[in-house]
Amino acid sequence: MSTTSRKVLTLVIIRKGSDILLGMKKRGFGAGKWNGFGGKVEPGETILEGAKRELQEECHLTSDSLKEVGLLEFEFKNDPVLLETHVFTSNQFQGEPKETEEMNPQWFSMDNIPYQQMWLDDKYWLPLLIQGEQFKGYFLFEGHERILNYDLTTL
Ligand SMILES: Nc1[nH]c(=O)nc2c1ncn2[C@H]1C[C@H](O)[C@@H](COP(=O)(O)OP(=O)(O)OP(=O)(O)O)O1
Repeated sequence: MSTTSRKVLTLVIIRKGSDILLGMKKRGFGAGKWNGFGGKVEPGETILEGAKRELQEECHLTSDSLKEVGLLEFEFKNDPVLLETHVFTSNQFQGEPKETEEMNPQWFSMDNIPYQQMWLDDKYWLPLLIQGEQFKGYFLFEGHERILNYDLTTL
C-alpha cells in the first residue's frame, strides 16, 4: 500500500504490581475503547516528552521513568496515513489517576484485561509488554474492527 504520510503517536501503559492502568477513551479516535494514554507528538517536543505530556493531560499522572518498549505501525486499507505509535511503559509514577475530558482511567488486573473492548491488535502485543519484552509490529486494518494482516516480532 502506498503511504503518503506518517503520524507519530505515543501510547503509555502504566503498571502497578499486578495491575495495569487503562483509560476509556471518551472522544476522538478509538472512542469507546479501553486503551493506554497517548496521542500525537507535537512539533518541538521529543517523542518521550509527548508521551509524558499526554499521560499528564489524559489522566493527571506524572512519570519520569517512561521506557520505550514497542514500535507499532498501523495502516487502514484505502487510507494513505500510517500511524507510527511509540509504546512506553513504567511502574513508577506520581499522582492518582483522575478522569479527564478525554479518558476515564481504571486499574485492571493483568489477568483480566478487557481485550473485547480494546483495539484488536492489543491482545497480540500487550502480553509481550507485560512479560517485559520489547517488540515491533505492523497491523493492516480494514475499518476499525478487522485486521487483514499483521507482523509482530520481539526484539
Ligand atoms: N490500533 C491501535 N491500537 C492501540 O492500542 N492504540 C492505538 C491504535 N491506533 C491508535 N492508537 C492510539 C495511539 C494514540 O495514543 C491514540 C490516538 O491518538 P489521539 O488521542 O491523539 O487521537 P485523537 O483523535 O483523540 O486526537 P485529537 O484529535 O488530538 O483529540 O490511540
